[in-house]
Amino acid sequence: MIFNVSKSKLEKGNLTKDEIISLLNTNQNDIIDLMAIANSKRENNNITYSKNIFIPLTEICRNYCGYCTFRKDPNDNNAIILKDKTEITFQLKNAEKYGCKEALFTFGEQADQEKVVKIALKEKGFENMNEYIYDICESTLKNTKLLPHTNAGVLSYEEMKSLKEVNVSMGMMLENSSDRLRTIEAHINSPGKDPKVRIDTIAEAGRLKIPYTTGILIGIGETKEEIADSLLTIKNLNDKYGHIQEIIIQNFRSKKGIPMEKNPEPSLLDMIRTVSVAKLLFSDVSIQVPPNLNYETNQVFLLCGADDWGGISPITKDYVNPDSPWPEIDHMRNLTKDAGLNLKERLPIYNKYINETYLNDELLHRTLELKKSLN
Ligand SMILES: O=c1nc2n(C[C@H](O)[C@H](O)[C@H](O)CO)c3cc(O)ccc3cc-2c(=O)[nH]1
Ligand SMILES: C[C@H]1O[C@@H](n2cnc3c(N)ncnc32)[C@H](O)[C@@H]1O
Ligand code: MET
Ligand code: SF4
Repeated sequence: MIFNVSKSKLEKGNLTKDEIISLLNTNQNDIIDLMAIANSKRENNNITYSKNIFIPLTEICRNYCGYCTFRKDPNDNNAIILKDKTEITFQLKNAEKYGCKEALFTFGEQADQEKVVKIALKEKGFENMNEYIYDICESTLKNTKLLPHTNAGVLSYEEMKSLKEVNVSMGMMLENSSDRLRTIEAHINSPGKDPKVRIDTIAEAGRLKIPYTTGILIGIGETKEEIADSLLTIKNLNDKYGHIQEIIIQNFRSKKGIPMEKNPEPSLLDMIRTVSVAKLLFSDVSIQVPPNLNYETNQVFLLCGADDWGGISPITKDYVNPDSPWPEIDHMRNLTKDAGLNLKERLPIYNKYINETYLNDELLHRTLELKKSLN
């Protein structure tokens, strides 16, 4: 027995909510054991990353998350209302020269509810944001070898159905499954962060057989119980649909001027506990910890079962966390090697989804071709 949970149960990973909560509360006596068991769950010695370019299509958003600096006001003269296709194509071609394989489109949610965006879309001949996203992804495929991954927040079944044709995978952070966070700073002004709405989006992506990236944001006022619920929510979705390719355990980073400026960032031990528990629950799904948000400490997560560094961009910043530059890929290679593991580049779609069930003929062909160029 470790932390009141039998060792064989820990190894099997079918943990109850109470057991998860107790693991999320482990202290000095047990935390090293927890890490060791989680670490033993890794399927192999490869730690993956995706070489990407991050392109924010719009900074306008219908939500006001208490932790966000990405979102801009529609009256802000510096806001990106709608990034122009010519500029995007130029950036994508440059990304190709740098060896990027993933075009990551991450941006504000349902921006076309705002008049300025509607007008900008109309000027370019589009009825709504989804048509524009589709056009940009299609043009990415036409003009480059890069593979699109769209993270647009909440989308409808019909919207995802059309985007599936031009994306090899999609994603959206669940953030947390607690309704209570809609009553506090984190999500009080964010209808799109209603957990029901997010869970529906992830489920619809499952029905559509879209390889999917999701995750939780730690340190936004949630309790241990709410973290346990969130991980189990993702587990239920994956048990039902099998489309979750990776789970991001992202730590809140405080920034000047946000409503949550004074909120404490999660401690290193809290991150260690959460990453370890996530790996125990999901032995066959990658656990990603973004290395730029833990610049000094990211190596520790390799010791508790993390197996992916996520997107690392050699050319663009992390627009969501602009003060946290990406580490150099060589630096991550050295840190990974130092832990006895190998850094390996991957595509934005994980290997087990590269087949006819998840990709149309064109995307499958493109993915297999690009895969040949990975070392
Ligand atoms: O650079 C970032 N990439 C983010 N990514 C991309 C991620 O790091 C990887 O590039 C992809 O997961 C590759 O498959 C996300 C992808 C999602 O589907 C959902 C959420 C995120 C969040 C971030 C993020 O905050 N910063
Ligand atoms: C793209 C993802 O970035 C995360 N995100 C948004 N703001 C912050 C922050 N201050 N710190 C860390 N992560 C953040 C959210 O989880 C969002 O879904
Ligand atoms: N706005 C989306 C969301 O929060 C995309 C990431 S944040 C720029 O889900
Ligand atoms: S985190 Fe995403 S949904 Fe929330 S305000 Fe920022 S851009 Fe909008």
